[in-house]
Amino acid sequence: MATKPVILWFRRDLRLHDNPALNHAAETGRPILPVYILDEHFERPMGAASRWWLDKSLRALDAALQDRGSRLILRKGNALNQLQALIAETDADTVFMNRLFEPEAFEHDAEIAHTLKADGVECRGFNGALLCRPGAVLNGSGQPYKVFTPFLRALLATAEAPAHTTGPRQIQTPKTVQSDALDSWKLHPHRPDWSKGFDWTPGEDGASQALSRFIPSGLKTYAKDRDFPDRQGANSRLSPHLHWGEISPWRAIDRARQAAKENKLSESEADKFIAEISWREFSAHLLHHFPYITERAFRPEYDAMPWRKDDASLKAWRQGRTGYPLVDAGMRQLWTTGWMHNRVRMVVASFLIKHLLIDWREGEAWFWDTLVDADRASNVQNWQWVAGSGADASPFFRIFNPITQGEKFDPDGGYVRRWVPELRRLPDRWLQSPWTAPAEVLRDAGIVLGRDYPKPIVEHEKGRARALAALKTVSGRGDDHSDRD
Ligand SMILES: Cc1cc2nc3c(=O)[nH]c(=O)nc-3n(C[C@H](O)[C@H](O)[C@H](O)COP(=O)(O)OP(=O)(O)OC[C@H]3O[C@@H](n4cnc5c(N)ncnc54)[C@H](O)[C@@H]3O)c2cc1C
Repeated sequence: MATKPVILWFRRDLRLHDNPALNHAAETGRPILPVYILDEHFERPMGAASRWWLDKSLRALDAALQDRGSRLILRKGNALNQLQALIAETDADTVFMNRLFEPEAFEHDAEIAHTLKADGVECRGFNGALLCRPGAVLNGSGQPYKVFTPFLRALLATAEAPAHTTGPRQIQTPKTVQSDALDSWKLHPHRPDWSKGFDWTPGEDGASQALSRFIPSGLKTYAKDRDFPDRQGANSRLSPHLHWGEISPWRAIDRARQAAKENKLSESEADKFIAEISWREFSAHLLHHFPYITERAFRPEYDAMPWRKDDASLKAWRQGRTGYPLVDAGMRQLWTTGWMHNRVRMVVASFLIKHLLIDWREGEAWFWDTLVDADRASNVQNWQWVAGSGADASPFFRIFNPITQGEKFDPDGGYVRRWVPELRRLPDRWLQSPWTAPAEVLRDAGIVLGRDYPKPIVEHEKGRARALAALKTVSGRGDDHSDRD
């Protein structure tokens, strides 16, 4: 009886450190059966960049388990069926997992736990993904927060940092259980392999290295530099690691707090970083409490926005061929590396939603497919933030000017020149608006607009006026012409 194994069901907690489900499984003293199930039937199918990441992260997790005498068992198909099959094969009577908090997954987990319990199997879920589980941070009336700042205050007052753990040194796993071959899942792209520019180290070691690189360097000037896409190391690039649970958000926060405590950086820099990690948390809590926001506007009046259907412009946006260098640089960075700088994400999203008046859901879907950090909650929350329709959103009339954004946040043009190399010889003065350059300047830079680089697909002022007119139809606010950056 005592040797019945515990199934440790990995999902988006692909790590051995700070893993509550693993720690609880180890405490039982029984053999552990680490399993990952590829079940693409109950939630939105993963995007292509996420599949790329998962492939490498599972290999890293398997290697880490092998170092501790274990291995990762892979199964594909309906998660409940696969768990039941494993239970039948191994005589396991316990399943431990770290919970997912997206509404579909959360309900699905509850159904699985309910069914297994009826079969006499104990099924326990833990929180390894968030600082605080949704439902634990509520306002005085017991309602979820809809505004970030009071949420942050309450979160920091409520959330308690767990002790750092490294997991058991040895993990005993039954030898005979069959596993799929990871290659047979074909998660890595073939013909064409578009991932050659993906410069990432998925897995727990990669996550820990990213944090260790960032804390002593980028974090020192984080608040000032994080908005400049060309400043190397100014952001942590932890987002895909956090999404896949290769590092606990607590680990990142503890390391930042520790560095501030040791006077290696100012407390305000650590606080800013913690606030950004808390936006991830805010997004997850919002989606958990308001599941409809994946499909509909948080503020219902925005669902009446007169979106345009314009496939040619949507395609130009996706391909980074809008004629606006900062927008195009961002979209090409995304395609090439599976990631885009946060400031530029805001600019490209604003351009799609406002200058092109294309439904934010089109942009969200493209990001979902192409981002290595594609995260249902953070993606939807941020798209609705830009669209003005979210809980604590930027007002719709805040229309980023892609030219002045470029001049302000890419003042030396390093970012644009890197991702839009056809413009590299254009002097800074015209780099963010090539169509304003005199003919001889374009000639000297070797550019014929419309041939080497597109003319703008929409004029800034016209796009802006159209967006404000559209806003007026839903909220009567289109007359507010502030153009804040
Ligand atoms: C339109 C749009 C879509 C986005 N989609 C996603 C997404 O699918 N997945 C995702 O993880 N982030 C998303 N973001 C948020 C943000 O752009 C990324 O988290 C950030 O760029 C990741 O880089 P980093 O790890 O270097 O961030 P850092 O600046 O180092 O921040 C540290 C961590 O804080 C969190 N964080 C920072 N900013 C935000 C934010 N605005 N919202 C939520 N969490 C944040 C991330 O987990 C990040 O890793 C989106 C932003 C926009 C404007």
